[in-house]
Amino acid sequence: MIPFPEGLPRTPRARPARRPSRAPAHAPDATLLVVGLMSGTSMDGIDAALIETDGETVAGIGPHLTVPYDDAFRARIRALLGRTSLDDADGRRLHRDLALRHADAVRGLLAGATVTPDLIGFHGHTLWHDPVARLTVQAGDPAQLASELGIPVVADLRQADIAAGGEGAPLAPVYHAALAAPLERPLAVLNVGGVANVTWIGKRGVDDLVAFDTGPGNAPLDDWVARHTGQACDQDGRLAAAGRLDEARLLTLMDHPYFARPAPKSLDRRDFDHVPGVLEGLSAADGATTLVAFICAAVVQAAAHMPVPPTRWLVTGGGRHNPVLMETLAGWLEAPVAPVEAVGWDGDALEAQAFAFMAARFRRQLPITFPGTTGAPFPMVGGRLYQP
Ligand SMILES: Nc1ncnc2c1ncn2[C@@H]1O[C@H](COP(=O)(O)OP(=O)(O)OP(=O)(O)O)[C@@H](O)[C@H]1O
Ligand SMILES: CC(=O)N[C@H]1[C@@H]2OC[C@@H](O2)[C@@H](O)[C@@H]1O[C@H](C)C(=O)O
Repeated sequence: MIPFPEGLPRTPRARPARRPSRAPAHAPDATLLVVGLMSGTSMDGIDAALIETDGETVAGIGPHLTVPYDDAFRARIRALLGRTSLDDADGRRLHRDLALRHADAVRGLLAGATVTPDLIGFHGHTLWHDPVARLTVQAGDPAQLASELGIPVVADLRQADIAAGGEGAPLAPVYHAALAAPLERPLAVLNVGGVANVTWIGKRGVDDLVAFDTGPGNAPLDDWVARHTGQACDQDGRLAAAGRLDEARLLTLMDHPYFARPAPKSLDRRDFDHVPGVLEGLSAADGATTLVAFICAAVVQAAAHMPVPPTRWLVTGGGRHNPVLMETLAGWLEAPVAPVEAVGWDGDALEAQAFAFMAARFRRQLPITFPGTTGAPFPMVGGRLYQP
């Protein structure tokens, strides 16, 4: 763990679920207790997190919980990836079961707590994402979730943006900007989940954002490792540490038009379905090393699409647990690289917190996407309210 840099303000740390006692800096009556829920592209499980927020600042950080999917359920999601409609028996069943599992995750998060959240921010699980077709499909029934919990749910957060010609992703930048308000900028927040995305935050904060998906995250690496070892991921980068980079194949992988495209831009998990073909014949370890290099090379390319180089990179998402990935990023990027814990954020909770924050912004009809983050034509409010 990188020591906390002196002089940087800390955001509140995770603590038990109770109404935070510290008064927010402004508009105390406008803060809400909100649970955020995310089922990410790596399909590792459901992230749930509680925050207190007015949709502009974060007054308190509550607990966070990850509920892993069992293999059978993960296989059910995987079987429906690429679906553009949920309108058949399998689709409806997944839509319902994801809602039920998310409801259980909220109950688990709040077990023993004396508070009831005011609102839920619910992402669901992306099955298909195609900004050109103006279509993004998330499974998980928000109406069912609201009625299970008896709490209003804000969902469909990508829909208005993509319908207006935006990329519909990434959405977390507005939350990154709120958290980064006290930090030195320009700053880059890199999320290495199943797909990787970056938020460049300039001096004017939320009015000064450039964000986009950088390229692959852990998804192709997880798939490679599962195929070769039967494990769910390259735990602590052990396999990648033992392998050698195949430079020619890395260059082939990087020769994809996506990397030269200017931001904003976004990806579907399946945009890297060609990767195993390129790596065919490599050992498990050499493939893992080359895939880590692929993630990092895409991030280096991403830096070229930023208006001004960031003064540092803060890394969130599961990829920051992979030491080979972190060392490689640190070696390849020009500015210092640190996990988000260096500034007091929780990288396992950040995305779920972001969806809570977005739900609170919906309540106040504040925008969540911007021309610089998704290519939206103007700052746009996103979401739809489902009453229990
Ligand atoms: N100790 C570890 N060593 C190596 N990799 C790890 C470790 N812990 C987590 N990971 C990686 O992180 C992934 C999960 O990351 P994360 O939870 O950020 O993904 P996600 O939320 O599904 O993604 P997305 O941001 O695309 O929605 C795992 O699939 C695994 O590849
Ligand atoms: C369409 C979709 O679900 N995209 C995800 C995915 O996972 C990471 C990256 O690709 C990002 O664009 C997005 O998720 C995060 C939470 C976001 O919208 O900010």
